[in-house]
Amino acid sequence: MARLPDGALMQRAAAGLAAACADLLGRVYGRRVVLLVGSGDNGGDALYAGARLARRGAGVTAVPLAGDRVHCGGLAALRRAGGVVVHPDAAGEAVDRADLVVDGIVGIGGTGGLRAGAAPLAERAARSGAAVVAVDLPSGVEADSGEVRGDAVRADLTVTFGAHKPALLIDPAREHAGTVRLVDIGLRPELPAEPELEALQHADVAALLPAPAAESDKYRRGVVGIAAGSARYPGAAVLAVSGALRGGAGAVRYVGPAGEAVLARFPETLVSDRGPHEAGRVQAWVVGPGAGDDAGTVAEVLATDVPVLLDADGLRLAARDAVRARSAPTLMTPHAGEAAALLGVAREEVEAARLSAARELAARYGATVLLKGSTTLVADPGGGPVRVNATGTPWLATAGSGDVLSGLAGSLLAAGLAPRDAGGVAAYLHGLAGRLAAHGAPIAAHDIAETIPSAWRDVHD
Ligand SMILES: NC(=O)C1=CN([C@@H]2O[C@H](COP(=O)(O)OP(=O)(O)OC[C@H]3O[C@@H](n4cnc5c(N)ncnc54)[C@H](O)[C@@H]3O)[C@@H](O)[C@H]2O)[C@@H](O)CC1
Ligand SMILES: Nc1ncnc2c1ncn2[C@@H]1O[C@H](COP(=O)(O)OP(=O)(O)O)[C@@H](O)[C@H]1O
Ligand SMILES: [K+]
Repeated sequence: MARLPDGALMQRAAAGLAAACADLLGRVYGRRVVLLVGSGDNGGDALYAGARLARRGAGVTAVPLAGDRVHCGGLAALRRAGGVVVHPDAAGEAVDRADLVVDGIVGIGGTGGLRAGAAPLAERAARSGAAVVAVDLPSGVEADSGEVRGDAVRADLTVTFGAHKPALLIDPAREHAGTVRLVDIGLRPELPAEPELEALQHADVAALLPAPAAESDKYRRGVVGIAAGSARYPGAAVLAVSGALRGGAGAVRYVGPAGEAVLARFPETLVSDRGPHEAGRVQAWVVGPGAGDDAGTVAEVLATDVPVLLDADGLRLAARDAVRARSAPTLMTPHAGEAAALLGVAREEVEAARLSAARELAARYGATVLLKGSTTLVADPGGGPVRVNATGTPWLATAGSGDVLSGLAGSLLAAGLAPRDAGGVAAYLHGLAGRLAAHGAPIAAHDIAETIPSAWRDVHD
């Protein structure tokens, strides 16, 4: 801001915001627009955008929520364009009749939930038929963490400026943002080289996916070992193997009590009835899905010198010191409940603060942590950007889905991907496969596994 003429960035932001509102409205002339305006620059953006819409014939009403504390230049511009200003107490009807409500209450300067004066109008906007467009962020969410500590606006569209904020990518805040549209206001040269968060895109995943070369054989492609399943849960073993077979490793070894069930479904599996040490060489282990109380196998796997993926019962059975002492990397894949148990907090706490939970767990265990759920995050123990997966869908929330994911990620580890990449790519493919398989209808875990090849091809398109 210091480097540019006064207000230049705000004008760029307002122009992008007005254009997005116009797109949403289809026709601007004659439409009714209400601006909820807070005390800071977020309100300024809304007012300047409102002025642009008013000049194109919209009826624009501004509702300043912080009394006299309002962006003066923006207010003057709106008035010059024919916009009107209404006290919050008298704004209810305008909100009810609006085609569009613009949330300019707070942006990156906000803390805590909506204040008492703003919450009822935000609520009314949600109940009216109006489209709600949030400026930069839905007001009331924590910009840097995705936490929601009180009332927050629910938007249909969020027009954000310069860069995505963590709140637009991580639940529970992400749910409030609706569709997110990024407006480039020329901040890129000023942004830090290393972001807080990274979301892989198709091209990134395509570049990371292993592919066999002419001289490849099954061993050179990597062998993944699966130590999973129990007499009670043989299905977890079958599902982990189903994910592993589609993850790029050249072979899948299975050790555990579910060998018959695995072979019945997947005859290509190399089944061993001995423990991990005698099963033959692997380049990565997956241990834990449906494993019951077999702590001995978990300890044996952790003592190897290859990458290990710890999931489900394996997370509970693994000694923290054994994980910390490993010479090869470890990838842990808890859902919120498992992460909460390891951190000694309530599940709700993890769900409310996913980013800090993933980072904290990674630091405590000296392991890469893939935290599953509505937003999947992958955090490395040494810090650095956290990967956030953008392909997920709630249809993935089906029993056994996590077993498929652990097999898939283990296979990618065996193929040579670093834990962060294996986790990020696995979550990406798993989410995409879930979407392709579901197509708006319920799916079972094996549908996800069977659709991984389609997701893989889709990424290369
Ligand atoms: N920094 C930049 O480079 C740019 C910022 N712009 C806009 O400016 C915004 C940031 O502006 P500000 O720093 O003025 O901050 P905000 O407009 O987000 O909030 C400012 C004030 O709101 C009050 N406040 C805090 N929490 C509140 C709550 N929960 N309820 C009600 N009031 C609360 C406080 O008094 C605070 O000082 C961005 O989100 C974006 O919309 C854009 O104009 C483009 C350029
Ligand atoms: N609401 C949701 N939105 C998107 N993905 C979800 C949601 N809930 C669960 N998932 C995904 O579904 C999978 C469930 O795994 P998990 O909880 O281990 O179940 P299970 O133990 O039955 O296999 C994970 O990949 C998780 O990220
Ligand atoms: K806002």
